[in-house]
Amino acid sequence: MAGRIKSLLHRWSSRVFSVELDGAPFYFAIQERHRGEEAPRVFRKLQSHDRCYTLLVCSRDRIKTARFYGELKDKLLRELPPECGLSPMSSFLPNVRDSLIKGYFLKDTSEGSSTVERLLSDLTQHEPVSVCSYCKNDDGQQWTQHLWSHGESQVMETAKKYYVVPSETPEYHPSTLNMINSDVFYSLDEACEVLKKCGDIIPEAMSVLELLPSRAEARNKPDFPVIVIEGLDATGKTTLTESLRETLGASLLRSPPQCLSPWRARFDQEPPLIRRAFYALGNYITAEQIGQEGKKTPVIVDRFWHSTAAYAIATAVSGPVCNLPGEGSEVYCWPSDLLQPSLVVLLTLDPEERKRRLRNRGQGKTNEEQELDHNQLFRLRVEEAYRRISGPACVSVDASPSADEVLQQVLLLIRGKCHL
Ligand SMILES: Nc1ncnc2c1ncn2[C@@H]1O[C@H](COP(=O)(O)OP(=O)(O)O)[C@@H](O)[C@H]1O
Ligand SMILES: Nc1ccn([C@@H]2O[C@H](COP(=O)(O)OP(=O)(O)O)[C@@H](O)[C@H]2O)c(=O)n1
Repeated sequence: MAGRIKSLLHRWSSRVFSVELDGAPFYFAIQERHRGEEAPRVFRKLQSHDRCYTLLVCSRDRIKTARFYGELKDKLLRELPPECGLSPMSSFLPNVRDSLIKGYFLKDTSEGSSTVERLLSDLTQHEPVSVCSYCKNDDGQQWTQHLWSHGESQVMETAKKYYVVPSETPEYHPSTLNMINSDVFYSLDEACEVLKKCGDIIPEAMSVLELLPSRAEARNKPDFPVIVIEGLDATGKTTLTESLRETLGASLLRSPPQCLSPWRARFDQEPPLIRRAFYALGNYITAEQIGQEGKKTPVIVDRFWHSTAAYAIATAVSGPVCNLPGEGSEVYCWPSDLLQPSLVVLLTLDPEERKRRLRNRGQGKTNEEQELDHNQLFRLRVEEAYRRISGPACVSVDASPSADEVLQQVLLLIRGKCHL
């Protein structure tokens, strides 16, 4: 464990650290010699008696890392004195894929440091956490970083100290570096691998794997058109998909499929790596059902891979739309082993009208759906991610007219594209 952390962090001075304070990221790096640069903004805001720490979570086992990252936050919030402020942070090699390590930035303004230091030293010894402490130099301008390492029985600060300096905003938002096969999965095998590895800690994972199609079945090409309806919650997907089923005499399916319902709440509690693998597998199960139904009738699908990928991408990245991976990025490419629909329609709706429909419907929502209401940047990121996905890309339809007008509009699209 300690070896892994050391090898990942060995290039300390090439790494950039990002601390998220009040929704804005601050970047800093470290260097061995003091070259007269002033402290980065995240430190300039602090008093000289404030103590700061970075905690980076990393182990060889990525399932363990993902789960422990969430557990660590709960533990810190529970055990730290109330004067401590906790913010998400990360460390990465700029523009290097899979180099991101996530953690927390801790600001301690409490009177005595002993509680915090005891807690952190305990973490360093027993958990996959690497701790650095930061202090202000005597000149009152510079901050230095000390990496904690554990000796025989107690945690020591290593002799080497590094100076903290500002760093430029990287070209790629750090959260995009580890997105492929951690937030978004591009093959059945990659998603299966995550659930297989969870089998001993989440027994439900094995039940999900048992429902998976064999590869040959998943590749069955349907004879009839397959039309996917996408959109945020309450944009009218259920209303439209049911009308389409009646009008076209089609089969109606959804992703995640009905057979996964007993386990959905269980996987919704898990960290993104596991939760997204679960939803990814749901698409492959739905694809198999599409293959079966599509031999007999046209198939309408309520949410599919666009939803899985768009929510995953928009959650992994924070801040404005410009933090998303750029248009044309491989992140938006359809998985090569997943059935491609004939048409994907994205229902779009003015946020106020969507809220009105949500209120009228008055049902429970997933945490992510509640987030859509509270966080308008998140909503914008989901919508933009939907639009950037390609192979097939979605066709946007304004869902604000009456249900019948929306139906007619979508029927026109289907007839134009699918010769129905
Ligand atoms: N075109 C429409 N105009 C007005 N209200 C609509 C329209 N389509 C759906 N609704 C209403 O809005 C609410 C959300 O629609 P629903 O089909 O459940 O959305 P979704 O499945 O996308 O969450 C429902 O109460 C529904 O009756
Ligand atoms: N194919 C799908 C469908 C949903 N989801 C996830 O499920 C949530 C929305 O599903 P939902 O069932 O509440 O949405 P509605 O269809 O009820 O509007 C989103 O937060 C997505 O993260 C997914 O990842 N992939």
